[in-house]
Amino acid sequence: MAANSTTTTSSFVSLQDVPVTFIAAAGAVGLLSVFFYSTLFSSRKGGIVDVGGVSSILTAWPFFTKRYDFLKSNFQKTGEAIFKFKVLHHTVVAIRGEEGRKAFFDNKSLSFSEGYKILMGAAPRLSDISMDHENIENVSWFNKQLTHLLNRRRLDEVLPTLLEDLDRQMSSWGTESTIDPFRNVYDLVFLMTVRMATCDELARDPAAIKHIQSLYWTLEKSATPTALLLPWLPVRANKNKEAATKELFGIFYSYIEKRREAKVPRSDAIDVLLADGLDNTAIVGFILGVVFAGVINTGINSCWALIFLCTNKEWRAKVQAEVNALIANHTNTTSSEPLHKRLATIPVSVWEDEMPCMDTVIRETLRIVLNGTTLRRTVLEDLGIKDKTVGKGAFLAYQLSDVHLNPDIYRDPLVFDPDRFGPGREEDKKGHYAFLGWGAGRHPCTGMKVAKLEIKVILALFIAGYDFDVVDSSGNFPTEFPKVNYNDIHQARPIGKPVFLKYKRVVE
Ligand code: HEM
Repeated sequence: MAANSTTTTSSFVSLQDVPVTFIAAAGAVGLLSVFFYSTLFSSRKGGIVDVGGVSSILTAWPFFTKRYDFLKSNFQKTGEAIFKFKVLHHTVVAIRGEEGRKAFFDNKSLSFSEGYKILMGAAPRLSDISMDHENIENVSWFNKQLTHLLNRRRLDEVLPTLLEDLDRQMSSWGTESTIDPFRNVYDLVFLMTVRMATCDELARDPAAIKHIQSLYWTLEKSATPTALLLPWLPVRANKNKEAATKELFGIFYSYIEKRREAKVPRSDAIDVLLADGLDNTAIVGFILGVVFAGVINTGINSCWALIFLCTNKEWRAKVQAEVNALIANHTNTTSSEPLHKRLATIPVSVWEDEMPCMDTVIRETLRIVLNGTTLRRTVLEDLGIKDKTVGKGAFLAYQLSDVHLNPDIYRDPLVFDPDRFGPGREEDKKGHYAFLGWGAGRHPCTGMKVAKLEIKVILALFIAGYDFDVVDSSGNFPTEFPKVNYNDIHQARPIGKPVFLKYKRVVE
């Protein structure tokens, strides 16, 4: 869900969002803060090093704007496995290491949804527009609907339509050109998400999808520090968030009404949810949940898997052979049907169980890319970690790079090397919860199967349908291996120069 949603774009902090008085106060306190910072840096309160400095806002600001760097540098400076800081009146405790990790993922006094609500917050809440509903913010309720809706039988049913949608969209790019994967591949994921979670009328309306996508990005980008911490302030980000939430609510509501009034029910997601007796508000809440849980991480990892495959000839050849074998063994080889129609005849069970190379590529992509911060809040009682006590009400932050980019676990962690999971190395077994690409413990990802299927379908369409390669803005293979910007919370684009995919369609 939100685990990569853990970093920040450079446009994330807009000064227009910060009230003038706040800037003035922050500026004044800033100088003092620099002066006192070194002396106060190591203060220990309650046994946990406090990096709060004089101004908690100034200290904590980079937690929102450059979260990855903020946590990493404070761990380095303190040399501790646990430190804390304040975000306004909230205490946030950052942890690293195996013991902290176990407590973070397994302890039942920690709340998942409370953790993300205040410190992440891009996902719209219907309560923000006075449309509350008893179930909507309950993750168990959401998981139940998701499991019911995205079971294997339904995925088998939806796969051909999904492939039709993708083929239509990819054909619109033309037969030979260059695309920005972080836009065009995202579009594919958005389209699939809409198809999976709503209805045919919407999935077939490109203008409506484009509009919904722009509202989605408005919401993602409105999660500025000011908007998150001071949601009642009438700043632009807060107003944008409310307006976008209202509009999204209205759009989805109208499609649900259309389906409610339809004479003949279909197997679309909305119809299934209506048949289950859900009211319109609950269905809108569910759709918003799927969109915000699914799009970012599936989009980011589809893009990077394609880019990484272009940089590793050996694994590209393995994946190519696997896709060819799948087509040869599970589709009619004498058929003159176009590629997407042939792929559509492969059962979901085969996509899930007979693609070990693709699975390994996805696993390695997640390991390199998914290094944001996961969040929890202690809601039931104080929590003991090592010899320290985290008070009830505090937030906990755990950065996935603690395992994924840890050289003691993964050799040369920034190198794309799927062989690291193979026999003889099995680096992901070198520690408790050493791989966290799909979460662990009490909150593993409930969208994993559908996310993997989506990524595999995109990769298969590229691998079997196109000659493609990664290029820089001059159209040449990049001189430097593209690296993920871990502070880019929304898109995890490459750091520095952009990269593109140059392609030529080779089959019908
Ligand atoms: C490549 C795509 C995805 C990745 C890498 C991913 C990763 C994760 C991770 C790491 C967590 C645990 C977060 C934590 O512990 O704080 C998580 C939880 C979750 N994910 Fe995903 N996710 C992906 C796609 C999806 C999709 C498509 C959906 C829904 C359609 C989804 C729904 C959820 C939900 C509901 C949870 C919370 C489960 C619970 O609390 O019981 N995810 N995901």
